[in-house]
Amino acid sequence: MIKKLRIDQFIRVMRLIEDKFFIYVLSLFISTFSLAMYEIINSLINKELLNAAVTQHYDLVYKIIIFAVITFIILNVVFDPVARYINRKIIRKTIFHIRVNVFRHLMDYPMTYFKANHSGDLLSKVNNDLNQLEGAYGDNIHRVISTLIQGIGATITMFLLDWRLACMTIGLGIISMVVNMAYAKPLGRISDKIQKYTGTSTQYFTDILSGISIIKICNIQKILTNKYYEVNKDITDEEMKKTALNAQNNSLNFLISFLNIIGILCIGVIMFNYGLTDIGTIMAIITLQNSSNNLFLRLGGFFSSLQSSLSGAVRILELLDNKKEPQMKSGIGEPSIYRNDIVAFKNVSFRYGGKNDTIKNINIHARKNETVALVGPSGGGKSTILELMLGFYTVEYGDIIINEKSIKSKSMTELRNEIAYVPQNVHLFGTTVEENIRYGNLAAHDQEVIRAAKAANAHDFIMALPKGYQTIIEQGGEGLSGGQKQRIAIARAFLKDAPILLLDEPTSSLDTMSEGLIQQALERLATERTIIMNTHRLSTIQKVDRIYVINQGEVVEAGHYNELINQSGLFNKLIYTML
Ligand SMILES: Nc1ncnc2c1ncn2[C@@H]1O[C@H](COP(=O)(O)OP(=O)(O)OP(=O)(O)O)[C@@H](O)[C@H]1O
Repeated sequence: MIKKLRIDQFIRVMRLIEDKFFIYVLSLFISTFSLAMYEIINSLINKELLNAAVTQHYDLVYKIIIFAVITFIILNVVFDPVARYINRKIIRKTIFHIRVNVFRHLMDYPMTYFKANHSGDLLSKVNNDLNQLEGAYGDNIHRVISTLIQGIGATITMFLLDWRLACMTIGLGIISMVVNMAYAKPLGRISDKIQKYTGTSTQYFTDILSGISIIKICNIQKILTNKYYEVNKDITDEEMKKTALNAQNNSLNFLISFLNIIGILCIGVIMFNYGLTDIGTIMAIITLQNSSNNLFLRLGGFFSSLQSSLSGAVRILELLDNKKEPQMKSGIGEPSIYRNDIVAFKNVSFRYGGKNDTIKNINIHARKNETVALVGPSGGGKSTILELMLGFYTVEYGDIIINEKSIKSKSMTELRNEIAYVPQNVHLFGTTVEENIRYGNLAAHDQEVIRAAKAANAHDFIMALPKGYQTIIEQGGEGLSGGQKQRIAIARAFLKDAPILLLDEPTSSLDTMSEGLIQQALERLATERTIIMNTHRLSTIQKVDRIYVINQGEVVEAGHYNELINQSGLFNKLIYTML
């Protein structure tokens, strides 16, 4: 839906041009003023030439033509192109800065935003809206201002030439404005629908790109193609309705414009016969009537297309306005220093926004260099517990202790410097293997990167890649196996060398050999770190210091493997489902 742009938002959009604003406005004015003057000069030359031809008096004509040619060269050959170039340059630089600014802002957004917003929508926001914004700063605003200046200039000149013919032109202009207004509303509604359907179409496309393997496996190509067909058919249907309405509107405008010219000619000739005007004035008014009419005919349309392109700007402003990730440090837990506990959940409850708590009054702890496992049925809340530690969500009830201090007393940077995280679905960036590992510690030397890769059992397969550590990984890690991706992520965690390591199903869906390599790497990591892991692997669980069984957001059992196996609780039932 196209949002109306408020004046304060318009001012903010313009202020995004920052210190170049004055030059931007000046260049816009010079360019539009040159256009307006071109038409006025043209009409006045027509008038003088025709009258001179009729009266055979050429004395003044030469002077007027010389003056007109010099003015034309100064305005339209020198000023206008230079002004346009400067204007474009400012727009390009502004868009460049906004693009980078939006990207920077997005990085600081809370996780809740990314979970709630479809990536396709975000993509469309950033790309379409910036393109629209560029159009708004450039062509759209240029059209509105040049139509205004040309229209006002032409109307004043017409009145100075002959007020009666000018009144007739303006009368017809007002009629065409009424006609255009009747079409504006349905056209606006159709444009809103087209924009909405286009968003849905982009979303389907992004879904297809990111989930192509699932689509193939589930054999749902046909269903998705049909959906894509339907939404694109809707776009085409609406486009056709828009074309039909525009065609009707345009033909009415042509008719009114034609009647205007015929009217000026007929009335002008009658006036000429009575000696009330001259031929040159009639022709000058015919030359100017188009610009004057545009004031009524096109200004509204140009203004609404400026408004709709600025609706992209509103969304960009929303992106720049959206709340950044809360930086904790609320002070609530400031003085609390918890000795011995590297990680501790103290009566923590959390909900994602619904009515029920996802995590219910949980107490978990891990001491220095302990390894703790979270096990339990799917959807119990294990990943949520890890994400709370990472500060992806704010803890409202209870407190989490990380490295002996409350999470609420730490900034996000401080908190995340203390934690290394290997997620269930490893993401690798579209850059070299080396850089992917180095993201764990940007200051690390090459030798440290290699050492981390060796410790993660990744060095050998990296060396077998076409360019070793300098091999560019396809975005998302396509072209590498699940185990290879996992080992690069573990190398990254090694390099980070944080005191706490969080692992979300580190060996899920791996073959025994890959699992063995990863287990070895993790055991190396465990020697000097506190590890909290979500896992379903029996072999892993048997070795950890403590197990927490999480069910429906609660800790239902806790203890060492040997203790839990001898109880007849949930763990005992789960053990049969573990590998
Ligand atoms: N972003 C979210 N918004 C709303 N609810 C969520 C969100 N993420 C998870 N949940 C819900 O919270 C509950 C716990 O999910 P969580 O992923 O923590 O479970 P889990 O024990 O890690 O499951 P699994 O073993 O299957 O990974 C589930 O009911 C899930 O639907």
